[in-house]
Amino acid sequence: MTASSLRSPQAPKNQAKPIEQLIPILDETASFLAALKGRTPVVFLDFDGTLAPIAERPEAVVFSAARREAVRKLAGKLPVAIVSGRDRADVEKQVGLPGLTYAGGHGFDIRLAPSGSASEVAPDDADPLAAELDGGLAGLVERLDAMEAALHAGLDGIAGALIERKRFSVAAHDRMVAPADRPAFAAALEAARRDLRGLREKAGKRLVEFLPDIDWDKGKAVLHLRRALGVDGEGYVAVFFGDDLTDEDAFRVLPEIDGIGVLVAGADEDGRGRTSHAFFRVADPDGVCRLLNDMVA
Ligand SMILES: O=P(O)(O)OC[C@H]1O[C@H](O[C@H]2O[C@H](CO)[C@@H](O)[C@H](O)[C@H]2O)[C@H](O)[C@@H](O)[C@@H]1O
Repeated sequence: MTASSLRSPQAPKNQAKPIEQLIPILDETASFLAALKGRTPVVFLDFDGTLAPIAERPEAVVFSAARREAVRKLAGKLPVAIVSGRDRADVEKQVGLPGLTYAGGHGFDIRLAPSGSASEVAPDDADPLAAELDGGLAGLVERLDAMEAALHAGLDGIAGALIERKRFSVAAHDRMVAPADRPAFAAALEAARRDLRGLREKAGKRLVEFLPDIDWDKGKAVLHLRRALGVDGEGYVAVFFGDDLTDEDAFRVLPEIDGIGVLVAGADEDGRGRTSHAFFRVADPDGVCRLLNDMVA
């Protein structure tokens, strides 16, 4: 395939396609670079499964020195934002590059860089989010506490079940649960979700997460960040790299802004499904790293 035979990434309708139909960048770096159309890339990077390979436990993940160096070099030349489901403090520590923009908690907690200011819960101009959170945060913490307690009540007896409490959500992981115990894990989740007041549920790779029932996600965070960083003009192109279901929220909005989604997906989907709204595909974090290096070569 040549660059000229590429379908347009900004096709008006962005329907989910089978992963096998996304353009594999491994052989198509030139096509990817051509799709930038000479614009300056604004690079949005998910963390788990994109910059660092998936590990058994969240704290066991390894972000290698080579990958960190690729991101550091990239950020020296282009605007770069890390957009993660992890708490911002957690992902900032994992990435270890203080000069970047970070959006943690699936975009609920944003810190702009280098001269921007940290905003704990909401970007100023994201009015619906600010309004919903205004004065409601205490209630939200109570709801997350209640959900965490319900999850512990059901899951603590199941070997390998992991409950991860974060600032803006609580996640239940079954990666280390034996297949024979997964029905019990599912039943405990079913019991916990009987009281979802103020919360909604999202699935990720081998996890179910309960977060504020507010219309905000990685896609909305990307749109906000482009404006907040002043990189939403015609000379820029948003490029989002992600591997998980929550990254689809970002892939879905990219056609609206003539942006480009790159799915990180190998043979093992790890429960993320077989379709995606991304346009290109790389196999793994090493592929991401190579591409980041190519973008600034
Ligand atoms: O948006 P991301 O940066 O990709 O974060 C998504 C979730 O990542 C973490 O969970 C995932 O990675 C773990 C470590 O590799 C793995 O054990 C787990 O099965 C994956 O779902 C993190 O623990 C979550 O809080 C993030 O929401």
